[in-house]
Parts: sequence; C-alpha cells; structure tokens
Amino acid sequence: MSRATLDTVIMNGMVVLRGEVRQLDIGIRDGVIVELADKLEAGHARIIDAGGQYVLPGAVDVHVHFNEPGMGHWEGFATGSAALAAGGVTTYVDMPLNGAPPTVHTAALEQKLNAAKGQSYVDYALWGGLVPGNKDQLEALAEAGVVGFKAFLSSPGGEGEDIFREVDDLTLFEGMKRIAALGGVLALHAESDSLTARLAQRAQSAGLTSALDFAASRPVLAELEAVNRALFYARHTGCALHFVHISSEASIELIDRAKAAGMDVTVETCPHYLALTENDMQTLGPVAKCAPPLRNESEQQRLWSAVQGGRVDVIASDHSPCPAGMKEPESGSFFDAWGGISGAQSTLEVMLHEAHVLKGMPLTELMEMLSYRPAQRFGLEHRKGEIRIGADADLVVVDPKANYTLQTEQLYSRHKHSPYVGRTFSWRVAITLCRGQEVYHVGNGLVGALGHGQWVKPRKYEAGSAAQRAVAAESAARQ
Ligand SMILES: NC(=O)NC(NC(N)=O)C(=O)[O-]
Ligand SMILES: [Zn+2]
Ligand SMILES: [Zn+2]
Repeated sequence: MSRATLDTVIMNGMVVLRGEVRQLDIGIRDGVIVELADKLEAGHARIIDAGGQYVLPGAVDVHVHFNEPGMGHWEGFATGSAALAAGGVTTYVDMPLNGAPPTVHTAALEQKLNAAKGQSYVDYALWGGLVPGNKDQLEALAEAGVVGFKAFLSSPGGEGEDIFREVDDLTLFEGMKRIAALGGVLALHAESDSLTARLAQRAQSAGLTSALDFAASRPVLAELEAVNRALFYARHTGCALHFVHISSEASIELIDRAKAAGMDVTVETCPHYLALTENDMQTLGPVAKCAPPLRNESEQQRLWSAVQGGRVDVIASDHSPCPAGMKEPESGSFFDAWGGISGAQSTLEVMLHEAHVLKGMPLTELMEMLSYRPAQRFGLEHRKGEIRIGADADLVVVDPKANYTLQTEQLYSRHKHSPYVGRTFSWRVAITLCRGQEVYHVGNGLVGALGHGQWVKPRKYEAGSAAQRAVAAESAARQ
C-alpha cells in the first residue's frame, strides 16, 4: 500500500490495543485505520505527535439520555455530544426515554433521527423502548436499526403526556419472547417498584426526606429482587439481557451465576458508583442523586472488587441531566429532586484516574469495559470499540501528566452541573478523533463540525453495506 495515500498519521503514542499497550504509529485514510506500524512515513499526511501520550480507542457510552425530540431544554444532541467529545467518547447510544415522544415505535424513531441529524459531534446509535402496549412495534424498531430495547422495572419518573412507563410482568415476559425471537437484547433498569415505592412513601410520610433517607428507600435488596425476577423470565424465554447501572456486587453475583449457567447476560455499572458514595450525595446534594442510589463505602469496595475481577462487562455514564431548577425542589425534599447524574464528559477521565492510576488496573482491561465490550454487545464491533486495521479511526489521545481540576466553565453539557466539578484528574483527554476527524482538542475546544456524527446501526441491520453482504454470504455458505 502506498503510504502517500494516508491522510493522517498519529505518531509516537503508546497505543492501547486489545491485550497489549505498544508504541506504534497509526495511519488513517478516509476515516479508517489502515496501518499500524512501529514507524510510518507520513509523506504529505497530517501528523499528530502523541509522544509521551497514550492513544486509546474512543469510548463507547451505551447509556445517555439526550432528551430530544421534545425535551431539548433538558439536554440536546449538540450539547450532549460536545460533552462526550471533550470526554473522549466517540460513539454513544441514546436512551428511548426522557424525550417526547419516547422511542417506542418507528414514527418516534424517525423524530429522534431528525432531531439528531446534523447535531452530533460524534457517532451515535439508538435504543428502542419496551413499554406496556408496544410489543408489536419491536420487530420494526429492530429492523430500523436500534441496538436493543430498554425497559424499566421501577417507575422511570419524568414529565409530560408521552411519559415512558415501567413494564408489568406480563409485558416483560411477552416482550422478552419477542426480543428473543428477533435475536435482540433487552436492557433493564432493575429495581423493584413495589419495594422502592412503598419505602419512599413510608419515609416521606414520616418526614424523612434527606439524601440518606432517599438512599435507604432504594436498598440493594430492591436491585437484587429485580435482577432475580428478570433472570427468571429470561430463563423462560431465552432473551438476552443487559443490566444497566448495577450498583451492587450482590447483583453481579446473581448475574455471574446466570452466565455460568450459559445465559446470555451482561452487566453495566457507572463511574459514579465507583467514584462517589452516599456521603457525597449528602454533601454535594441532588447533583449526586440517581437511582439506584450511590452506596456506602463497603458496598463500593465490593463493587470495585467485581470490576477488578473482570466481572463487569460495560461501564457507561447514565448521563441523565435536567434543568437546574429540578435539582432544587421547593419542598426541600431530596425525594422531589430529579434523579439522574450529569456525568457524560467525565466517564473516561474518572475511570483512568480511579481504576488505572489509583488502583493499578491495566489500561487494556479498562478499555474492554469502556470501548470494546459495549461495541461488541450491541453489534457495533465491525467499526467501533477497538484500535485495529479496518476499524473506524475513533481515537483519543490522552495526556497522563495533566493533573487538572475540573471547573464548571469546562463543561459542555446544556446545564453546567456535574458531581465531578472540583475533582482533580491526573489524566486528561487531549484530542478526540471520530472517523479520523479531530472533533475536540484540549487547547482549542470543539474543533469538529457539528453534524460530523453519523448514525451507526448494528452490523446485521446495516442495509446494503459490505458488512451486510458479508453476513449474507456467511449465512449462505452455512446452508
Ligand atoms: N428517567 C431517567 O432517566 N432515569 C435515569 N435516572 C437515574 N439513573 O437516576 C435512569 O437511567 O434510571
Ligand atoms: Zn435507569
Ligand atoms: Zn439511564
């Protein structure tokens, strides 16, 4: 191959591949990684010198709520994707709720796509929803290219007429049967509604409305019960499951047993369960409110042991912001504040600091959870999640000696609140490239074009693509 045809070369960086970290040059052409070598001739290509820095695969954040269409005053594709670009995320998957209409049928998916078009700095994929009454929509949503379906076992909250509802057991069971038949994945917010709703009611009527009262109303037991019930229906339907934002090691223990029994299950946790505790929820206030809630230190240590033991598949932000006023309810009750943490910009930097710098976790293991496994679980690994020849040139250059303290003014999200403001991180995103284009540079801010980001679909639904032809050829060959 003629090296003159490269359009960008990233030189001298320590490159995080799957299973090893090596100093390599990365050659990019037309947005794709075409060469990996000890030394490349750049010719006329643009050179990015990553000497003294690390080059990671762009993070794949499979859990964000960007609220458009309909609720763009909470968060939008432009501001949300800007935050992700600044945080080294090059692909995200937008949740089907907290927008109006929620993504529970193809007409809503069209609206979602129209809202996203031309408004994202980095690439994106979309979730569909499973709610009572929409099981006949699942097949069309899958064929349209959603990566999977999301359901809530407890009340999701939210406002407006188009509110996304939690599933009853029959919807869960029948929805799982459909999704299993489609070869899809069901993502679950796993907390028992009857436990959490009753405990919340009891606390509030006794006037117990502090951060710790809220945490006590959503105990680990409620998560365990919901995980257990979902696994029960999965056993009876063969449906693949992905448990989002799991907050306890005990839940992971149940999931481990299901995996050992051969079930197709994955588990996600979030940086906030690893970097913050319920004490932070008390001191920082509703900016650190989420459900399931932040846990105490001993729960957090057990969760860390699961992460370090390779028992967690995916780390995602669960970026779920709201207008500032909704974090400061007039009642003064912690229960009345919006539940959702705005952390999209910090996932990679929090994890590099906490897991790699402080706990010595190898970068290769960390990037499995932040890039490869999320891409692979949701059918995007033909293009995303890994630095290899033939993959999209989604890359993050990270400075390991930055030692910077996050300031409110550095946030790109629509509403400038984050529980990580004031924290010092040793590693910092220096440059983010999405398909070979620089979209963020630490010195110059957002340098990419709004609208550079494209919709990506799971490989099997990429119509007319070479990938789809390859899949067709493979299955023809098997017959
Ligand atoms: N309606 C929400 O966005 N909820 C989110 N809120 C959290 N996690 O506090 C979520 O993912 O459950
Ligand atoms: Zn949730
Ligand atoms: Zn969420």
